[in-house]
Amino acid sequence: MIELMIDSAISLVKLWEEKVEDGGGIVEVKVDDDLRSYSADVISRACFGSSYSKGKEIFSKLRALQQAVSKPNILPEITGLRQLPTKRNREVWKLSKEIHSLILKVVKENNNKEQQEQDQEDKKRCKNLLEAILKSVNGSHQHHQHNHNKNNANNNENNDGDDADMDKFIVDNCKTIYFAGHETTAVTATWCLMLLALHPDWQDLARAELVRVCGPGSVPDAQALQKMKLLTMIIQETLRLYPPGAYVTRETLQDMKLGGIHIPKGVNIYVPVPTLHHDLTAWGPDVHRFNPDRFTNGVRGACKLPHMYVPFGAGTRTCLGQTFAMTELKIVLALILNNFSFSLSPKYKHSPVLRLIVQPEFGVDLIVKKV
Ligand code: HEM
Repeated sequence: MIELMIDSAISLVKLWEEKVEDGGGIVEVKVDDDLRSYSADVISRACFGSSYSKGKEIFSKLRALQQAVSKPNILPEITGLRQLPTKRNREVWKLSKEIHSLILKVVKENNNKEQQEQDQEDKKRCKNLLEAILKSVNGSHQHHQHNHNKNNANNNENNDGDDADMDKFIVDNCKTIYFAGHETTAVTATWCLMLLALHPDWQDLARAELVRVCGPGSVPDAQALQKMKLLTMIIQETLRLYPPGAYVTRETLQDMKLGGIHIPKGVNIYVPVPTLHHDLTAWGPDVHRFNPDRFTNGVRGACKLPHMYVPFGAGTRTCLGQTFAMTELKIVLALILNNFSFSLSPKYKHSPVLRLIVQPEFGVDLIVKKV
């Protein structure tokens, strides 16, 4: 996985090098879309392996779907009629249908024997997430089919229903990975660069650490990534100030008491993550300042109540992609720091906004030059 992340980060570095050269040595870059392309590239390769170019098409449609569903939708909200064929709803339905058939097309190709043989070598090297999903579906499908055939030999109607359920399972899992893993990582990298641009002292410290750990101009390997303590602290502090997931949600499965309050079964509880991360009593008087040093001794050293730091959630449903995301972030930041220095453009307007995740409303513009 590290190799594919490095390949994707090198493409981004090459793109910025071209931009800097075209700009005569210094250039203004709106970093958001480039970082989205990076994380789409990484997750597409990780998810779809050799079919990753089709994966990118799927993910770009999923992004359009995310934008469509986060537009205000006042009339249906007021009337309760969410199935009205409004312009927005029609767009959402059209995109959902397209995404569904694109994912199933890739799945069919993955299941195609000839293709499988052709890709054998590829797959030996790098198992992809889609294969893992398919394997679990095929396993449960065969099991289900076996029981179904035993009970009901000639019932095709139910069989079609099973297939539709399996298709839905696959499509839903691909969507989950995208929504959970693509934007969150890209937006964290964007916030990180914004904060490093504002704090050139930390930029220098992180760059010096890179040279110390990997040698000048070298690409980090797995061991080097583990040794990058300052970079880890910078990412931790970024996730404290701008946690992309604004809420961790839980549903009560039975009547319960929480902090003396009676909560009936079936209630959705929204835990506001930024509120926990900006609590003065837990974090101290510099709570609103960017100070990666607070994480020198880990989360326990940074916060009086460590369980109040939850950028990746908590408990049994904690983020599955946490290590994947941290690795992906370290790689792209290391390669950018190794190659460029950057400051914040006067164009930048600070406006964090919640659009499913907490992101910079007008993007992040940086002035970039080669180091
Ligand atoms: C900086 C990047 C990321 C952040 C901030 C983040 C944050 C979160 C949060 C807050 C949750 C909810 C946890 C809970 O309810 O306790 C979550 C769940 C999840 N995340 Fe991430 N995530 C990130 C990257 C990723 C990546 C890269 C992947 C996949 C490759 C991923 C896959 C998932 C999945 C599958 C879940 C659902 C887990 C479950 O319900 O059992 N995430 N993430």
